Amino acid sequence: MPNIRVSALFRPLSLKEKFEHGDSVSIRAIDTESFIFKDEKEEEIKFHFDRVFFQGSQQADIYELLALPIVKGVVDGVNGAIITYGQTGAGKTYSMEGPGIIGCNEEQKGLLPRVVDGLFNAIKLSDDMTRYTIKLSMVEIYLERVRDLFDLSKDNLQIKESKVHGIFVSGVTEISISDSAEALRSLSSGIANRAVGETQMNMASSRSHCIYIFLIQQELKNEKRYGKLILVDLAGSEKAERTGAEGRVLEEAKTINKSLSALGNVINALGSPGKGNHIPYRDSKLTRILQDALGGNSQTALLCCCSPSPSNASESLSTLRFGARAKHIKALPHVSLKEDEDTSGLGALPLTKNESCERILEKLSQKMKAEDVELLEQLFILEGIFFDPNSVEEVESAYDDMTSRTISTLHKAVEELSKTVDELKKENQVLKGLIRSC
Ligand SMILES: Nc1ncnc2c1ncn2[C@@H]1O[C@H](COP(=O)(O)OP(=O)(O)OP(=O)(O)O)[C@@H](O)[C@H]1O
Repeated sequence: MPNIRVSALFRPLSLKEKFEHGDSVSIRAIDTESFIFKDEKEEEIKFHFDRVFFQGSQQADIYELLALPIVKGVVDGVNGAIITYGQTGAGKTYSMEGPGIIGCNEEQKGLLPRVVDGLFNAIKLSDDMTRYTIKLSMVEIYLERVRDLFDLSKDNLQIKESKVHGIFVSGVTEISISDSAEALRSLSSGIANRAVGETQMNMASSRSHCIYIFLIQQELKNEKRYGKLILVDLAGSEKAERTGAEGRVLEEAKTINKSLSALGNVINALGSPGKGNHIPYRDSKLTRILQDALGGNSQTALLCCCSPSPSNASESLSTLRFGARAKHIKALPHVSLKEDEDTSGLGALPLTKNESCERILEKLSQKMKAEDVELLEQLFILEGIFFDPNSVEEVESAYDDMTSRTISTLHKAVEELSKTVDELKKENQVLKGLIRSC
């Protein structure tokens, strides 16, 4: 089963769209997973997704089908990511937050408040012996700078990678949350801070990527498990030329397009067959933060938000094509498990042994041919070799040791063989002498 579930969502027509085209829409439903899309030239294209949420879909259904399995997985130590993609005004924020985080009616509640409830419910239902800790961070990426939404003074945070903990935002504020109400208050203050920052910078929210990070640690006896859930409300995906922008607005549009293209490239690379191919996570802050949510130990849901109106057909088509490409990602989720490891202060998770091996292979692939890396991977599997994830250098030297040990064994075997050959030659001479004397 692929670890990315891609859904398409069509919000209701806006008043402006109704004014322009009446009730006409550019989609015709086939079933809950497929539909016909009519592009600007009236050509019909069939799309198939894991799920399609047509106009009038319930927020509760979106949560249950898209997010609930991921929430359950995170509580069991499997990383998760939920990403909303689409042009400005397509319904990304409405799907993520609903009309508001606090005081919103049950029917309209967005994914975020439902995810919070889901996390605490799953914890309540879990084994009493396990102790859970949940930490929340909120960051925004604007013009390739990562800003802490719980502390606006931290406006250029760095994304780092620890050999033990994977990807993390260095120095980000982490708020410990112990119940839903506390989590919603924190989320609400982060969202309010985002608005303050926008006014300070004279920028619209649709121009930045908003990222919510939940870190769930479970502790049972000497064993610790970690799950990380990342929710991303992406900046509007519309093309720069369509915004008629110039100056800083054009710069914003180009930066957004660059990071969304980087996301597309990562998705394409992950979907391409062949081991050891380079995945360009480092091409943008967005893909770097999402690195272990997309390609590593994770279950991902991508919600492609679209306007159903013919006036937005071109942008909706590019959103749907992006989603269709994403469906090719393949990777099996697995549980993050690490004993006696303290990740406090770090927005990331420890590596599993398999991840560690993958990382080594990725590193070696920079120096070796793809087929050699593949051969080495097969050897790792055959020999049951797993490395200490703490040090890639240690692993590389272990690999060097193993290579030199193999070479010296082969040298010894060659020496033995040459001795045998020499002895056989001598015997041969003796036998030839005997034959001649007969
Ligand atoms: N499912 C929905 N039901 C009712 N109204 C919706 C729905 N989705 C979106 N809307 C409305 O459409 C408008 C645009 O939605 P929203 O702000 O979520 O778009 P967006 O994609 O997040 O845009 P931006 O990129 O600017 O943040 C809002 O007024 C919102 O209330």
